[in-house]
Amino acid sequence: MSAAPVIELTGVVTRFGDNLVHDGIDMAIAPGEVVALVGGSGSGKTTLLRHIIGLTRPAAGEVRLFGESLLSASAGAVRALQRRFGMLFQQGALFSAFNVAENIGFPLRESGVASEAEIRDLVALKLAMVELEPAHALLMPAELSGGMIKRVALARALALEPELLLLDEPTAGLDPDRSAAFVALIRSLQRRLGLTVVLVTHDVDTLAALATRVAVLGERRILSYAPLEDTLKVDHPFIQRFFHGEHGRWALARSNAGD
Ligand SMILES: Nc1ncnc2c1ncn2[C@@H]1O[C@H](COP(=O)(O)OP(=O)(O)OP(=O)(O)O)[C@@H](O)[C@H]1O
Repeated sequence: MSAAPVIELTGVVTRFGDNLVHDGIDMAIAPGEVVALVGGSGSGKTTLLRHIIGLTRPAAGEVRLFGESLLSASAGAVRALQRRFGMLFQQGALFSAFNVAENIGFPLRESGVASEAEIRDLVALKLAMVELEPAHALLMPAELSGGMIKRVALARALALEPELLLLDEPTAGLDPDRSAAFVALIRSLQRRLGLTVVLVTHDVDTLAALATRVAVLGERRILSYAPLEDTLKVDHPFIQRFFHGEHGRWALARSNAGD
């Protein structure tokens, strides 16, 4: 594993007032990895994603993205870095006043990299990529199902052809069939596009299907950072509950059966 890390967190400390959320997070993510971040509610998973993309500043420590420090990079360098990742927010975060095509085209218009004709073509391409129909382009977010919202948000996250994709609870709120279909789509896109992926999830099915490594957040630090089969052996109450509780056992049995 000699490739330079896509993401490198060193000694990250996060504090909101008196609430110490992270107390020394170290983690490196190599190109092409799919890392699942798990942890109890409030353990700071979403906040860690926000640090990675520069939306929140840690109180101490360093966050490097593609080898550059987000905290000390110039505004131009930050803009260049922002084009290299896409983020799927928890509820999709679509603009409710824009239709599907306008939502997907938004990053392209914002960055000024494409003409209107190119944007139309790229939007059509991204719609197909997330397995939506051309006719869906004119729908408004309020007219979409939960699964469609996730697909449109994913198409928007991929609009600028990023190398890194961050997914916050990608399957939350989807029924088991839609969830499995969305996971299959993410997996096929990850392989086809060679993406590095970081995902926050509570769902063992999602994690078992996608993750090359699992990072477990707890007690303000990374309790374990290893492939799933090694994570399962870690003797920690949260890890044992999460993976060996009823739902976890089912999910792992299904994934071992080659589902
Ligand atoms: N902007 C903020 N201001 C104050 N406190 C915050 C802020 N963002 C997060 N927190 C606090 O930081 C802690 C971690 O929040 P975060 O949303 O990162 O947790 P999480 O692990 O993603 O939780 P969940 O699984 O419930 O979504 C929580 O205690 C939360 O209340």
